[in-house]
Amino acid sequence: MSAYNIVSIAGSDPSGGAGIQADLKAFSAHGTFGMSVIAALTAQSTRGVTGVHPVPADFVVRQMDTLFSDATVHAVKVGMLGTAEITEAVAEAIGRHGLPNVVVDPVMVAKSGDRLLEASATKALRTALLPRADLITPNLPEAADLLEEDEATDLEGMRAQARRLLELGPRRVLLKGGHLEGGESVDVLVSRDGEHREFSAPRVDTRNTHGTGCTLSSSIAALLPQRPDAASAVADAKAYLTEALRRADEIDAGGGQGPVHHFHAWW
Ligand SMILES: Nc1ncnc2c1ncn2[C@@H]1O[C@H](COP(=O)(O)OP(=O)(O)O)[C@@H](O)[C@H]1O
Ligand SMILES: Cc1ncc(COP(=O)(O)O)c(N)n1
Repeated sequence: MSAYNIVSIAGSDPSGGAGIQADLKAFSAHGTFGMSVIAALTAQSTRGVTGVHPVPADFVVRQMDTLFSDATVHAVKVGMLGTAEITEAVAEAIGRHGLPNVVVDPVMVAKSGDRLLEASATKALRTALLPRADLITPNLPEAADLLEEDEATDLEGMRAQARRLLELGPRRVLLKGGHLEGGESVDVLVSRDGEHREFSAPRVDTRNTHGTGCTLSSSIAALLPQRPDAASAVADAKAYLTEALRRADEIDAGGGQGPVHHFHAWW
């Protein structure tokens, strides 16, 4: 029996490297039982996104209400929601069900450059969902969009933006530095209690980075109930992701930006 049920509320990626599919793999790799509420379908491969088909908001809520009236959930990862209406509905249902360990990855634009959240939904993300999060995990473009500022260009800028993101209401912010250059990829964790930690890993030389953000946030969600504090969950999630990146070239899922290797410890 798995002691922990973890649920992903996110979009589907048929190519299996990002979204719900990546989340379920990461939950499983961390020894937890994965569940999922699908908020949107995408038509997507390693080369990009050719279509987005949001699920009606009331049916996203129906999935949540049906699941949470039966199963005990120990952590939640929220990923691609697609529209303002779905974002508001998911935020309301998370509050109503009192879900614990809510990790929000504010997915806005795919690595391929395709939009995954309608532009008008940023406000709903900012005002309805972020205040309900125990942790948010923006990348640099997402942080800039949420703050309506320019993107940070160095670590000092990231530290300042991470602190400003806390003012939007989440308990903790992990600002990811994957989009910067340099030998190390550094992420900055700050909390409302004044905690400040940085997590650094050697940058892996691979084009196969599809779904890194999804994999990191879902790994943190799976580890939060299993670790003494958030910083140790983040440290272990990042170590897992770095190894998944190192082994990414072993997977052949298409000719574009391929997925990371979620099961590097088993295969
Ligand atoms: N080439 C890389 N080598 C090592 N770590 C990376 C690399 N690219 C991204 N990361 C790490 O992957 C995670 C997700 O990164 P990032 O690219 O910033 O977010 P997103 O996938 O949401 O765009 C972060 O922990 C980041 O530091
Ligand atoms: C359904 C879905 N959710 C999220 C992402 C972002 O993943 P990434 O930016 O790491 O490619 C994606 N491409 N598809």
